[in-house]
Amino acid sequence: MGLFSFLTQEIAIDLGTANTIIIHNDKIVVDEPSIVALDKNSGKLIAIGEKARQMHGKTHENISTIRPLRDGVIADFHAAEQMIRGMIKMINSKARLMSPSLRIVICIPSGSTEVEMRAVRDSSEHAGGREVFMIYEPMAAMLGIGIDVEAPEGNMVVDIGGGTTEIAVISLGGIVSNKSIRIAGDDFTADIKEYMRHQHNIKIGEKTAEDIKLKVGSALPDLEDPPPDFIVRGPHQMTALPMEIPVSYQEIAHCLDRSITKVEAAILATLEHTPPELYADIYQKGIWLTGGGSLLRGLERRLEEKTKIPFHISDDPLHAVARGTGIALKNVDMFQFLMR
Ligand SMILES: Nc1ncnc2c1ncn2[C@@H]1O[C@H](COP(=O)(O)OP(=O)(O)OP(=O)(O)O)[C@@H](O)[C@H]1O
Repeated sequence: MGLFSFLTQEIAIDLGTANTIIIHNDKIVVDEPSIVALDKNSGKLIAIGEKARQMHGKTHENISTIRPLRDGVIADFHAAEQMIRGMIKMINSKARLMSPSLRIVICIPSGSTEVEMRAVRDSSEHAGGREVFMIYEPMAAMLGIGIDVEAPEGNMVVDIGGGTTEIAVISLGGIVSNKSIRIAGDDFTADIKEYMRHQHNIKIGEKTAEDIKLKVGSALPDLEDPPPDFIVRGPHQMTALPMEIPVSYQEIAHCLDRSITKVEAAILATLEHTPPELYADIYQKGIWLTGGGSLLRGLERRLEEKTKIPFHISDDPLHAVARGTGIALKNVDMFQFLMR
């Protein structure tokens, strides 16, 4: 530990399309939706995280709510910077983070381009990071699940987030084969919104579509423990008269089928490119499933039936990547080879 290391404050950030999590001193100190509300005229920040989410879809012309990330990468640089800065400030009040030197470990999708990585680095530096390290999400997920990433054996993770599904096989501290597809939880939500419009002529917003997903979302049409139908309320898209539609999980399983098939295809393609020795390890140990999307009812069983390999949902799947990023932060020197 260096003489002035007490001047360095350290944080780990899981900058997600749907949620951003910050870990400081081994604790989750920020866990907020990745959304900001800005004044359209001045560009000033009005709200951040959950407060901004409450405003989403309910704003007037002077306020815009923005989700700075799309498909796992920064889509709006200005909004992303404001969001990271604002969320770091949230810790300030809680943990007196007043350091002149902020060390940040932040995770990025494994399919990020150089330009996308630069955007994350620049945003983190503009938000106060003096030293910024980046780690690939599947590697962080493995660390968070508690897997020895340096072991000479194959481990496979499927991380279904909001914007991306990250699939990777890891052995000896490196990614052996991987696939990052831009189909994940947000696409499931968009499928539901479109289905309701098409099938039931009812207009619903993103928040209602996500509610439907949480209440009756399913990857299979024959669940062992089925949820009751969910009543959706909204205007008829032609007449604007109020409608009430009961939605069943079978309907939603049917509507999500196409997107889930794409996730299955990506998993099979990754397995196809996995060397046989590592494949044998994975077949024996199973595949880890994490990220918020892994909580979709029946998904684990559907993937098991498709691949004939067991799947295990990680503990607390919404926080596995953040926890792993926190572990990387605590061991920056040891895990240098995992960082970018
Ligand atoms: N119980 C649930 N059932 C189905 N989906 C869920 C459930 N809980 C959360 N989700 C979905 O999980 C997604 C968010 O997951 P997560 O926080 O892991 O993503 P993220 O890290 O923000 O995204 P990304 O890694 O793609 O940038 C959202 O689409 C959310 O709707």
